[in-house]
Amino acid sequence: MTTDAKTRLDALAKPPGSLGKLERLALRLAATQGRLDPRTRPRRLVIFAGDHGVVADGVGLWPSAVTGAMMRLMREGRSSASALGRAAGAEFLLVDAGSLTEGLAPGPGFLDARVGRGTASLAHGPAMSVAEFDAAWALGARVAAEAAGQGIAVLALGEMGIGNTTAAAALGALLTGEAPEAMVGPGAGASPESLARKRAVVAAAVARARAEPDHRAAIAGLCGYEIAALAGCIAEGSRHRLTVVLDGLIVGAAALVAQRLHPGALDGAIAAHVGAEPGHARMLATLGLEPFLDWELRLGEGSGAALLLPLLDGAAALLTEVATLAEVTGG
Ligand SMILES: Cc1cc2ncn([C@H]3O[C@H](COP(=O)(O)O)[C@@H](O)[C@H]3O)c2cc1C
Ligand SMILES: O=C(O)c1cccnc1
Repeated sequence: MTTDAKTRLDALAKPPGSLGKLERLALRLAATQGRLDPRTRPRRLVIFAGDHGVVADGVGLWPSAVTGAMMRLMREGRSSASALGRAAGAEFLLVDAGSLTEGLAPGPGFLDARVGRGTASLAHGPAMSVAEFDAAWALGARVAAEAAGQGIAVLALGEMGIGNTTAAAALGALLTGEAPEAMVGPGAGASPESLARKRAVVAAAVARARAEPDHRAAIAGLCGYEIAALAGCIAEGSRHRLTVVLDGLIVGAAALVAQRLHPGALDGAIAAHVGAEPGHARMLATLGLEPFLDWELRLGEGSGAALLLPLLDGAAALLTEVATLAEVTGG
């Protein structure tokens, strides 16, 4: 398939390779769907939310209540994710995989499917059990399968969960083999003291996970409900030949989890961007995915994934609408 798409691109009425990175995006898009005429619509931006017990250990500047406040804004269509998804013509779905939030309005665009009410702190023991991990994975897989059943072509993935850069950094170190301190950045903001605590917490949790012989238990011990659900969504989306657009550090950590546990989990994955958090580039190297944007993003919420969608349209149009050189020259 990749060979066919490459042959097609090189035969178009333009110097071979002259559209640079857009050509590689077209190749990747064709490969994710296994077809030379990939679809980019309909598209859905899915945000998985969850809370993290480790917030109580002072690893960041924001309280867990901000997770719920942002989820409420998402329900009202007034978050960055809402705006960027709308601008890109994507349907919006918020999935509560395990937040502490109560009282969000039910209705279309929202799925309350909580596996728990916030994780336990990974600073003091496993964040969740393997059974909870499996339930969150199954939730994400269900979201992907439903999207496939509804004819969705592209799933753009994002997350909301105060504290989740701590979990993502720990998973990143465990699954890339990188030193924990290389994976830790400021997340949504840090003071010198909170950053020092985050480094110490991540280092200790990774040491504990590395000593755990059962690798599912090791992963569950560092995970978040939204991260486990994202991993299941990526793997199942790939199985259904959806194009699954990955966002930043946290979705990257979920992709590492999926890659470790499920052969072929990344077949549908496209890395939208490399973000400003230091560990993200290292994660993408282990995932073997080229990021297509480098816009110094450090928000999450699927922002980078949403921003890639118009470029996917360009990549698909290239494959399907451009004449070949042979047609032009009559050769
Ligand atoms: C107002 C606000 C909106 C956000 N939207 C996404 N995040 C991002 O920041 C959080 C992770 O950073 P940390 O691990 O430092 O808490 C996640 O919710 C992520 O989506 C936000 C963070 C804040 C504060
Ligand atoms: O890269 C991300 O997804 C990210 C970075 C900082 C804070 N929240 C998310």
